[in-house]
Amino acid sequence: MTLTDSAPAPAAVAPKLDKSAKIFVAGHRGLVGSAVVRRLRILGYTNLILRNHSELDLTNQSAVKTFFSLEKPHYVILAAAKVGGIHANNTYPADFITINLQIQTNVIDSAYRYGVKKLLFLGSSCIYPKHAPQPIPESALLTGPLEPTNEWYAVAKIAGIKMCQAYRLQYKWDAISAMPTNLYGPNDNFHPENSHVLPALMRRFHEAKVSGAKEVVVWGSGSPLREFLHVDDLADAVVFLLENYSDLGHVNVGSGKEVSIKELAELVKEVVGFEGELVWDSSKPDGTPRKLMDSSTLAKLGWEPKVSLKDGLVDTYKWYVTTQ
Ligand SMILES: NC(=O)C1=CN([C@@H]2O[C@H](COP(=O)(O)OP(=O)(O)OC[C@H]3O[C@@H](n4cnc5c(N)ncnc54)[C@H](OP(=O)(O)O)[C@@H]3O)[C@@H](O)[C@H]2O)C=CC1
Ligand SMILES: C[C@H]1O[C@H](OP(=O)(O)OP(=O)(O)OC[C@H]2O[C@@H](n3cnc4c(=O)[nH]c(N)nc43)[C@H](O)[C@@H]2O)[C@@H](O)[C@@H](O)C1=O
Repeated sequence: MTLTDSAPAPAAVAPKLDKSAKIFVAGHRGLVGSAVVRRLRILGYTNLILRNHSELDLTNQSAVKTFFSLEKPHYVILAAAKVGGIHANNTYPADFITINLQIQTNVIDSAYRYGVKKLLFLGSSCIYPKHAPQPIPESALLTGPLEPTNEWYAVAKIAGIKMCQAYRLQYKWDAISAMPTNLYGPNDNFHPENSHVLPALMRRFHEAKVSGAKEVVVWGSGSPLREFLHVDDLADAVVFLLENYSDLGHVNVGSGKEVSIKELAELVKEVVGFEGELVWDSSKPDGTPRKLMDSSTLAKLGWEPKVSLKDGLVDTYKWYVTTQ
């Protein structure tokens, strides 16, 4: 069954959200979940349900069922996942596919069974083929082979999109999916090896500045292009979609601007104030050469990003320094 010959989806009219609606934000201590909580609070949502990983392990099916049966949230934003940069994805493929399949399957199925009105699933731009046309439209999904460094994570994320579509088609249940580009901001993971490029470089430049080191190592060739979006913009888009979008297709969420890793490294270096040299480690993988998303579907719905990369980096570095 394809999207065009499938049974009609339920009405593409988003439900009106009450500010006192019970909203479960899964993964609320992470980069995305914490930004979504900030955004919901700014907008006046008062009834957020939050559980730490230690309070509720979302890979545990029976614990997830019990949680939903007792709490009965009205809405769910699924921002809990096993997440990491190119090295983590490449090194722990079993964790990335299994943990993500478990979390999303447990949460999506229980949300449906225990009466959640609407669920928003978060995927990632890595769902698209390695050599997808640029900028990448939503229709590029499943049109070619994936980037090998993150195919296990991507397969789990594609399954999440398909699960949302399947429940919409079979049960007329309102599950939607948003596909963010590479994100950054407060509460990011700054692990030296397992994080994404932007927090990894911010930490490395900062530590080099503090220690007076002359050089900083940057992975790969510097030529790959990436599109970065500040997590506050992403959180704004997530709540916008929850409030305004109810349809079968997943929706890209990007900034529309791309930079090379070399340009990014120079910009982070400037923001941090490191004055030494960059050394490129060509033994590390470049990953996908380019992944600029076409976010015109979201733009046509009336949403646009606000935070420039420079401003977002300054803001993130301030946060990083004050939380060290
Ligand atoms: N960061 C990025 O650049 C991008 C992220 N995304 C997507 O956004 C979503 C959120 O990512 P991000 O915020 O960056 O990730 P983080 O790693 O910052 O946060 C993930 C959250 O999930 C929680 N979590 C992980 N495993 C479990 C579990 N078994 N049970 C309960 N909670 C769990 C973590 O809790 P704890 O810390 O306690 O383990 C954490 O709060 C993901 O779906 C990701 O694919 C999409 C595109 C880009
Ligand atoms: C969001 C997205 O994130 C991942 O895909 P990625 O975009 O390739 O992620 P990345 O941020 O780790 O790397 C981007 C580029 O940057 C280079 N790079 C330089 N120096 C460092 C460095 O120090 N650390 C890291 N991590 N990368 C570095 C690195 O070699 C690569 O060329 C997937 O997990 C995928 O699943 C996903 O969804």
